[in-house]
Order: sequence, then C-alpha cells, then structure tokens
Amino acid sequence: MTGVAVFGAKGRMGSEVCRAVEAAEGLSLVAALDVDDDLAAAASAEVVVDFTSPDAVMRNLSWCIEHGKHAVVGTTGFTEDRLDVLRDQLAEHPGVGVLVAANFSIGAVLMMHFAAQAAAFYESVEIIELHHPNKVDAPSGTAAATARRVAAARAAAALSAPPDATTQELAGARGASVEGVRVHSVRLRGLVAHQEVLFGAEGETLTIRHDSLDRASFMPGVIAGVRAVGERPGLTIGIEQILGVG
Ligand SMILES: NC(=O)C1=CN([C@@H]2O[C@H](COP(=O)(O)OP(=O)(O)OC[C@H]3O[C@@H](n4cnc5c(N)ncnc54)[C@H](OP(=O)(O)O)[C@@H]3O)[C@@H](O)[C@H]2O)C=CC1
Ligand SMILES: O=C(O)C1=N[C@H](C(=O)O)C[C@H](O)C1
Repeated sequence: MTGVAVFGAKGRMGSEVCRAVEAAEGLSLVAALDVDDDLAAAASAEVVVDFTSPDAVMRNLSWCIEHGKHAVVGTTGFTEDRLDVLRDQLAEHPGVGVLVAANFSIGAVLMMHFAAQAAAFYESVEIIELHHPNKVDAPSGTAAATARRVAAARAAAALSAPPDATTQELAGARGASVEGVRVHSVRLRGLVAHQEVLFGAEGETLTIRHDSLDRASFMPGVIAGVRAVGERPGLTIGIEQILGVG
C-alpha cells in the first residue's frame, strides 16, 4: 500500500482527489489536510498530492522535500523561478520526486500536444481559456503552459510575431501576452475548465478545443502521477511522459 496525503483536502479538487485515492487499488489515504492543519499529520505518507493555492504551494513543497515525501502537484502559478527553487531543493534530496502538472486531464494534455504540433503552420494564434468564477489565478496554468509551448514551436519554425494592427486599445482588450501569444481569460458561472487554441492562416482557421465538464476528468491523471512519482526522482513537468503522449 502506498500512503497518500492530500493538501487542500476540503477544496474542489482536493476533496475529489481524496475520494479517488480511497477508491484506487494499492493506495491508502493517510492524511487529508487543509489550511491551518499541521503538515506533520502527513508524516506517514509516501506521496503528497497538493491542490492548494499559488500562495501556499511553495511552502508545502519545501516541507515535502525536506521530509522525503514525493509530491504530485496540481496547484498552478508556477514560474521558471519557482521551478528553479524546486530543482535546487531536490538536488539536496536526490531520492525525492516532484511532479508538477498544470493540467491532469488526458484531453487537456492532448490539446496542448496538438497545439504545439499545429503552431509551426499558422501565422496567427490566440488562446481563450474559460473557467468557473471562483478561480483565483489568470491566465490559467494550462493556458500559460500552452502559450509557452506554442511560442517555442513558432520560434523553432522562425515565425515572427502574429499580425496585429492594433494601435488604439482599451487596457486588457487584447488579453495578456505570454511569450508573445495573446491569452484571454473568461470567468463564468456554470463553467468548469475549458480552453480554445485558435490558429489562422490565409483563408482558413483551425480551433483546438478542450472541455473539462467535471473534475472527475482530472482524477485518472492524478492517480497515474501518484503511482509514477516515486520512480521519477527530481522534477517532472507535466504528465505527458507518464501517459506516453508525444
Ligand atoms: N493541475 C490540474 O489539473 C488542476 C489544477 N487546479 C489548480 O488547483 C488549485 C486548487 O484549485 P481548487 O481545488 O479549485 O481550489 P479550492 O480553493 O477549492 O481549494 C484549495 C483548498 O486548499 C486550501 N488551502 C489553502 N492553503 C492551504 C495550505 N497552506 N495547506 C493546506 N490547504 C490549503 C484552501 O483552504 P481555504 O479555502 O480556506 O483557503 C482550499 O480548501 C488551483 O491552483 C487550481 O488552479 C485545479 C484543477 C485542475
Ligand atoms: O482552477 C481550475 O479549476 C483549473 N486550474 C488549472 C489551470 O489553471 O490550468 C487546470 C484546469 O484548467 C482547472
């Protein structure tokens, strides 16, 4: 049995993860912790799953790494600087694995993969991400990750900036620029997690869309991550390799 602790256990994702861990063969939920709980209650866990908040996650991960716990992290808000901090901490604890993934749903992983493949072929690209209105971060981690991958593919194909004649703009009307890719964030009651990547060339467009209609969509990826993280010391970004995508 692999002992699993969940941080953020009372949240929308954490509560679903607790149920998924309890239902998974070979996994045992040994701690379900939320804000203000003592992390020491996770002492018997082999793997910690963190779905908390961008403000809390780095402190939680420091505790995990120092205490030799592998971690599966869905919390968003990761920058390159934050990932470098994790790499440095992990270098001092070589047996520990941390998996950080902006999105654990198979469809979102495929959407990002297909977008990276398409990126070299289109002059124009923009991303629209749409989420429930309780989400605290914008743009979403998935949109930021997609934009970075699209930007890398465009750079490799020597594409210049997408055409855009805008010279007069109400602040925010053209969205945020993530490495030169425009990202627009919609927050709407009734939504869960959705994203469109729009590509355009002369006379045609291509839209790649993914919808998470229920948080159950993230659970197979989280459980696969829990099972795999102990065999992957150091930092793993995304679940592509674990799922065999790409
Ligand atoms: N990678 C993926 O596939 C997905 C990632 N996410 C990300 O997961 C994160 C959580 O999302 P969601 O579940 O919707 O958010 P919620 O706000 O519903 O849940 C977060 C929970 O964590 C608690 N919390 C805050 N700080 C701590 C702490 N230091 N220790 C333990 N618990 C803490 C919160 O308590 P309180 O409310 O009292 O502050 C809350 O109960 C977000 O960053 C989101 O973007 C979401 C969906 C999928
Ligand atoms: O907060 C959410 O709900 C989600 N957050 C992640 C993100 O920011 O990309 C993943 C998914 O979009 C749901």
